[in-house]
Amino acid sequence: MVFQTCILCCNSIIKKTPKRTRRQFLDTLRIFVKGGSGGMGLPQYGGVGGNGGNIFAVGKEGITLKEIVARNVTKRITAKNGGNAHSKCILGSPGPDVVIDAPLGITILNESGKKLGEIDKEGEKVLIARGGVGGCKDNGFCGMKGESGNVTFDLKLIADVGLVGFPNAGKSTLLSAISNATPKIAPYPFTTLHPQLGTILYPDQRVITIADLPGLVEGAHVNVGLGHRFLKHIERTSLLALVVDVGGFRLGQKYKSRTCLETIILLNKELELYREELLGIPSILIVNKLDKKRGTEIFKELEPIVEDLQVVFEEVPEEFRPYRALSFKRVIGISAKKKNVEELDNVKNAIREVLDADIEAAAAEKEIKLIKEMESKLREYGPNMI
Ligand SMILES: Nc1nc2c(ncn2[C@@H]2O[C@H](COP(=O)(O)OP(=O)(O)OP(=O)(O)O)[C@@H](O)[C@H]2O)c(=O)[nH]1
Repeated sequence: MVFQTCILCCNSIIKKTPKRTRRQFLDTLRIFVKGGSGGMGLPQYGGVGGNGGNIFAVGKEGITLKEIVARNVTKRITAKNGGNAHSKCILGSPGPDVVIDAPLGITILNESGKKLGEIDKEGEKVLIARGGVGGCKDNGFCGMKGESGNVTFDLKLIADVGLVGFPNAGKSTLLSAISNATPKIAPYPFTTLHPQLGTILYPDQRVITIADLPGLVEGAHVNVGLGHRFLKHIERTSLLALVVDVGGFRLGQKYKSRTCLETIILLNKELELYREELLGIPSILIVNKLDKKRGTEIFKELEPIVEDLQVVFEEVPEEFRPYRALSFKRVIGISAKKKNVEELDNVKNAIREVLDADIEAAAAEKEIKLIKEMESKLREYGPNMI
């Protein structure tokens, strides 16, 4: 196996990517928020000013960060102040809260990078700027200022399955063949510049979401290309589907060719360098383009080898050697371009089976934990427990 980095070369290719296209997808947004100030109290009557309005982010299905920008072009969101106390009404009215609809899968961070909260479900609420307390005895009847500062909305897509692979492996072709997504497909690398989401609909109406996560190249861990920008989206997927070209990977004429096996090892390494825990996510391997010359032959040779990658790692130079091997639950050979129904069903069924097995295993683990807790309580309290 011959390994050699092509980091500099990769850089020169990726720099040519038009900036305009990149901006079509927003997965990070910074906005300025300011909670309302508390209203003034009225010392002579013990009047209390109303609290300033808070600002909340609330999970809403289907909303995008771009829509938040469209609704708040200045990227400044301010809540109203609380009302002052006055002689006719000694309790000032509270400033109304402001609600920002936020996409699911979002983490909200404050200026110093502290996590304010995460939103994964519709209706989940995170306080991002607290309104000031109204003027009262404790603060000398002077309303307090509301919290203010920049907050960052960091989006990590929530998809059941993440398609991961080097450019040109056929991820978009596969995604469009098995799901309702319509990504751009072209015979050159880096066609896909932002994550593409699709849903797979099964005959019994089960729906599984799948995302093509682009930009992973050799050297992504040192920020080559799009770097790890989109790898963060993998963190929330329940299944990794690695897609590789049976003929291997080559970025261009000037670059080193990688065999299919080398490509798998490099993908393993890139994932590990980004976050080792990713290797714990259940994974399947999809070897694409079997219609290529010697495709089926190479796949047959590869199948037993990838069953235990750790053994192969011993032959890999240390700098490219992953510490921990991916353990594929399924290895499937396909030709996505041919859209063979049987092959595509194989992929869809494998995805479903592995996901379901994982869900069942998690449920069984939870049940065992619960039983153990009950048993220990029974031992502690005996028959007096009820
Ligand atoms: N021979 C053959 N070519 C295929 C197959 N699947 C995809 N291709 C071709 O491979 C090229 C790249 O396919 P894409 O689906 O765009 O690959 P990708 O992995 O999404 O590429 P990026 O967008 O660069 O990440 C296209 O020309 C496809 O037509 C296949 O099964 N056999």
